[in-house]
Amino acid sequence: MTALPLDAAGEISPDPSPRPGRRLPEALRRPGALLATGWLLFVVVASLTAPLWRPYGVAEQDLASRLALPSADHWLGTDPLGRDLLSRIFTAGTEPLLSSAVTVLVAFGIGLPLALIAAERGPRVERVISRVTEVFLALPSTILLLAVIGVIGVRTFIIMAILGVLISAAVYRVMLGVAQSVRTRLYVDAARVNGLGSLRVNVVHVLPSMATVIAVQAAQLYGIGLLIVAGLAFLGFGPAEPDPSWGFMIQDASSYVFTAPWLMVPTGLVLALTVIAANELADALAGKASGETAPVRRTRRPAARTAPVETAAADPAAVLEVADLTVAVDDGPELVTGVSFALQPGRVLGLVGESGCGKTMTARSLLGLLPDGVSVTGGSIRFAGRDLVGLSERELVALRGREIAMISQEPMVALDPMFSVAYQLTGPIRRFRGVGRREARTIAAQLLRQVGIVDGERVLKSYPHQLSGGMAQRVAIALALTGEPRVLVADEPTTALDVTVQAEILTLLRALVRDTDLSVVIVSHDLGVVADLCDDVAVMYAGTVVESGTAAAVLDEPAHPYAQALLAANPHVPDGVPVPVRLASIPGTVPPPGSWPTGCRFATRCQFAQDQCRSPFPVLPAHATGSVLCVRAEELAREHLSWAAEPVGAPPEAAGSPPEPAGATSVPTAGALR
Ligand SMILES: Nc1ncnc2c1ncn2[C@@H]1O[C@H](COP(=O)(O)OP(=O)(O)OP(=O)(O)O)[C@@H](O)[C@H]1O
Repeated sequence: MTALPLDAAGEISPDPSPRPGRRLPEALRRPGALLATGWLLFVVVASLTAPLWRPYGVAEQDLASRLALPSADHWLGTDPLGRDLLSRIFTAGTEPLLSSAVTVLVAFGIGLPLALIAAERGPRVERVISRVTEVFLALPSTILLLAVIGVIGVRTFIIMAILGVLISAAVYRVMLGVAQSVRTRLYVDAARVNGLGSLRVNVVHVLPSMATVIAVQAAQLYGIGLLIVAGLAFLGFGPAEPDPSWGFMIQDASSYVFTAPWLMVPTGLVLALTVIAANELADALAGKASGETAPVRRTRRPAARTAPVETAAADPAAVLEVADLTVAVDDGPELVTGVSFALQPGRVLGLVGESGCGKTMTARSLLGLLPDGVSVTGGSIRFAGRDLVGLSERELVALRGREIAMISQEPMVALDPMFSVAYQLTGPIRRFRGVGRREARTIAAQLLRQVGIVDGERVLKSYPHQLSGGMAQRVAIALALTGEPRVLVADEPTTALDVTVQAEILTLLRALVRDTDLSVVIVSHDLGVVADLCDDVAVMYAGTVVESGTAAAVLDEPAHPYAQALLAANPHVPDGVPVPVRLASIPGTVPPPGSWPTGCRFATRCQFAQDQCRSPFPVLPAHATGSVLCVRAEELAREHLSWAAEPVGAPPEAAGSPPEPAGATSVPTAGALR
């Protein structure tokens, strides 16, 4: 295997930013948060251990010093029966402190898993769970709790557990938004691509990213729980006298507020400080969490699958064959229609086109990784004798990483910032290859060498934020190779990198295809990349393939005016050829899904459009192995007409009004782009 050079941008960045997983302790460094944590710890420990240190029993009366102010004998004074306030307050603390924790545990124990399931399973499941939780939210919880007390009596822990069940609906709603947002992050996709099952994706990647929000919500809920327990006791639904409770002690003190105002102070202060501390902690954590989460994603109902209009003949040699693929927004417009192409073993196929043409949707369909609310509604994706369309998530998990892997545009976000490179590589290696920890590490080092990283040991110990973009993309490629896949889907793998690093990553991909049996589908808007790397090309426009064939055929003799225009607009110029005075341009923009014109979707922007282009027409064969979606292709070829740059000085054409046909002009060839 060829060892490739390190990227020019350097491997280790000098300014490592903090990892999200390490933010909690940092949030606690704020003075307010420190005091709050200290107070909470103090109250909890003092309350739980009160029977061991309290100076008096809770029912022990000192009738000589009733309603006493603080003194050496009674540090916080005494109540109307001469009972020691210090002993009673901290003995009373155990119940609210523990029962509020029960509320938090129950609320999160129910709400959080439901949110994770809803976020993972998509709109249908989410809708069912959301409707059920809405019922819980609509219940009058105070009345319900009082009714429960009427039935079972004052059993604070059970009551607070029931409160937890009621509040779990609210927890679910907050957590659902966060979980959906976290699941959109590319490293979660990457983990799924690497074959991680749903439980492990949630436990290893989604939950840690939600930790801060969970902590904020839990701290806030804890404070609310304390107030509710105290409130119930204040109303008489607390421990029976002489057992102390904060609520009853405050209620008792309120009777003496004019004659012995001090009586209210110690209990009120302890309760208030404890609630304030819980909220201060929540605030400190929230301060850290702000900006970490993205807004809740829209979800829609999946549409019924429609039968493919026409299925291309199967290509037995192809490792992956896509036929008449249609991808649509559920209950919305089609994003991709009638896409067909075949990926041959050991070859690189480029999906090329302007932004918004449906390249990414097509590529993600191959792994069953479409965004929520978007699904394959027609056609087939045949791989190893099976149609991947309609496979269950379980079957797709078995396939991802092992058979088909993916690398994406943003290597940094494809790697989980919380784990070292070694951890992220050895996990999938052990799972895919069934090896032990030590062997997995050896394989990880080999994979890093294979992707051109020479100081693998150092990189293995690094975290993603310590890697440069090029280095991170190499690691992401190594990660994709952990399952020894047969097909690699690369979505704009060089777009986020600077030019020198781009070239190195392309060299790496070329070497991998040459040295292994890998077949690659690469998504790119860059014709230079396509000419450099691809054996076959499918040019996409407005959700469909307008021209396909070998890279040499499509790039040297583009037949579709859109393919010609893309090439003519490409700024790459081969050595020795004069730089053109003016590059061709394509007027207007790609029409969005749902507003594609009838007939040729490119007609509104095409120099050669005629009436016949605006009515439906069949796919026509072109080149030896491909197709072209243009009724005028043959005629244009015969007359040697191809896309022309506008004459210098000509006013730019408005979108939607096609310019007049121009005369023959030459376009850069594939050779020119290489
Ligand atoms: N989650 C989504 N829901 C609805 N429509 C979407 C979603 N994601 C993308 N689209 C739309 O689908 C169409 C195809 O998008 P896609 O990302 O596949 O294009 P692309 O050719 O890969 O472009 P780019 O290079 O900008 O990623 C676009 O019109 C886009 O706005």
